[in-house]
Formats: sequence, C-alpha cells, structure tokens
Amino acid sequence: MFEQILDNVRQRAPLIHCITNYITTNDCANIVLACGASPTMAEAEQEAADIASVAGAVDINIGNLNTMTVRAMHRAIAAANQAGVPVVLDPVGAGASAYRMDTLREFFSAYQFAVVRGNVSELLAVGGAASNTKGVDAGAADAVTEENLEERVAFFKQLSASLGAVVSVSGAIDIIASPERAYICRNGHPMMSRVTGTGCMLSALTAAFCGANHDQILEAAAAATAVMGVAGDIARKKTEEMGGGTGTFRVCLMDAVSLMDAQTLQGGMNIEIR
Ligand SMILES: Nc1ncnc2c1ncn2[C@@H]1O[C@H](COP(=O)(O)OP(=O)(O)O)[C@@H](O)[C@H]1O
Ligand SMILES: Cc1ncsc1CCOP(=O)(O)O
Ligand SMILES: [Mg+2]
Repeated sequence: MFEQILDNVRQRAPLIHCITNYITTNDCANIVLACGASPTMAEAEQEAADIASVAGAVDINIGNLNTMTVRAMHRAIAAANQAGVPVVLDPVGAGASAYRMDTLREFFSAYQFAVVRGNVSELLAVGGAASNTKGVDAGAADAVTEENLEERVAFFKQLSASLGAVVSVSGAIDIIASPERAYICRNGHPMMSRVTGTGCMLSALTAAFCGANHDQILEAAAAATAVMGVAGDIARKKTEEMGGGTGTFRVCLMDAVSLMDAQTLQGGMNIEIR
C-alpha cells in the first residue's frame, strides 16, 4: 500500500505550498522535489490564499514565527480549508514559548488540519501534557521507548480524536495515529537528530504524500515517515562507508529519498499497526 502511495506522489506531482522557517526552507523545497512533488514557498499574506487554494497540500511550520508570517499562515490555512486542500501543521518548538502556544491555540480553534506532525515533546505540549522540549528539539526525558509505547500510543490516539487530525510523532520510534489506529515505525538513525531540518523535511514530505493521496491521509502520513526512516537507514550506511559526518549524512539522506523505489521501501521499512 505504501508503495502505491509513493507512486501516486510521483505520478501526480502535487503542488505543495510551504510556509516554513528560513532555517530549513531550502531542505524542505528539495525534499519535496526529491519525492516527486512540486514545492512553492510563499509567505506574503497578499498571495498566501491564492497559492494555498490551488495546491495539492499546504505545509505550515511555526519554527520561526513573526507577525507577518503568522498573518500569511491564517490566510493560507483558511483558503486551504475552504478549498478542501489538506493542511499539515508542524508545531515546531511547541512548549518553548507562550507565543508559539498562543498561535497554535488560535489555529486549532479556527481551522481543520489533516496532520499535525512534530517531535514527541512538541506533541506532548500540544496535547496539554508535561513536555521537556529543549527549544525546537525533543527533550530526552520525553522519548518514546518500548516501555512507554503502549501508553504513548493511547495518548496520541486520544489527541488525534480531540484535534480531528492525524497525529504524526517522530523520534527513535515514530507513532502515526488516528483515533482508531496507529502505525509504529522503527526505521532511522540517531544521526537524523544531529542535522537540522529532518523534522521540517518530514513535515514537507508528509504534505507531499497527503497532496497526492487525499483519500488516505493516515496511510500517506505513515508512508512519508517510512520513506524518511528507510532513507535514514540508507544514508547512515553510505555515510559510514565514506567515513563521513553529519554533512555527508545530510546529502546522503536527500539522495536516498530521491532514489527511493517500491522495492527498497518494501524491503527496508519496519512498520507495525496497533
Ligand atoms: N534516535 C533516532 N533514531 C531513529 N530515527 C530518528 C531518531 N531521532 C530522530 N529520528 C528520525 O528523524 C526524523 C526527524 O525526527 P525528530 O528529530 O524527532 O524531529 P524534529 O527534527 O522535528 O525534532 C524522523 O524521521 C525520525 O524518525
Ligand atoms: C534550529 C531551528 N530553530 C528554529 S526552527 C529550526 C529548525 C528546526 O528543524 P527541525 O524541527 O526539523 O529539527
Ligand atoms: Mg521539528
């Protein structure tokens, strides 16, 4: 099924409108291209609605907010909701500041999101639980482990129900939850958290997968996570062979997403359903 979802991205090449942060915007545009979709990064409030309403999906990332981009985000999300375009929200740094939390509260009270994708500390904060977020990075104490997995799956299924959105949680163990069902993904490598933007890239990739698969949002979000995880495994191996560090890894990761095919994905992914 995930292979078909990937194939749909390549065949349909959806336009993905991203309003994201300047730290990782180039990586987000490139990962969208690498998977076969078509990115446009547009954050002027004057044009946000025009572009969002004709996109396959919209990616909203609160990594580096300012008054102007928040205004553009409101325009883009409202237009996307009106046009039936799925919106992926990355609540970067949720729990780190009142400004981020207030902005998220405004979004959740006014709009509908298809997927809310972030690291575990961010999604604990979104769910109103104690969070040890370290700025934009997950706090070690919040990690999903084999010991707390059952409890975390239940928490994020519940959060999915209360947000009315798929909740996609990243880390060593990824959880992609709807109210009834969760995919658990155990691919990837710790080096992924030593490169900035792997989470932002995963959110952009999730938007690309949703943009080509409007009728299967949970599976599209899980497939995006699986592709990123398998790409992480491949990149780690290549980096090791080259004796490289995080810079090499970053390039290998992008390569692996662009070269991903059905067979590699099928053979590499480590996914279960709960
Ligand atoms: N320790 C880890 N082991 C395996 N994969 C990881 C690990 N940490 C992060 N990842 C992967 O890196 C990507 C980004 O996740 P994460 O670092 O949690 O997001 P963010 O960058 O938003 O904090 C995801 O694909 C996730 O699966
Ligand atoms: C370092 C940093 N600071 C503000 S946004 C950002 C990038 C965060 O990217 P990611 O969530 O993918 O680690
Ligand atoms: Mg992030």
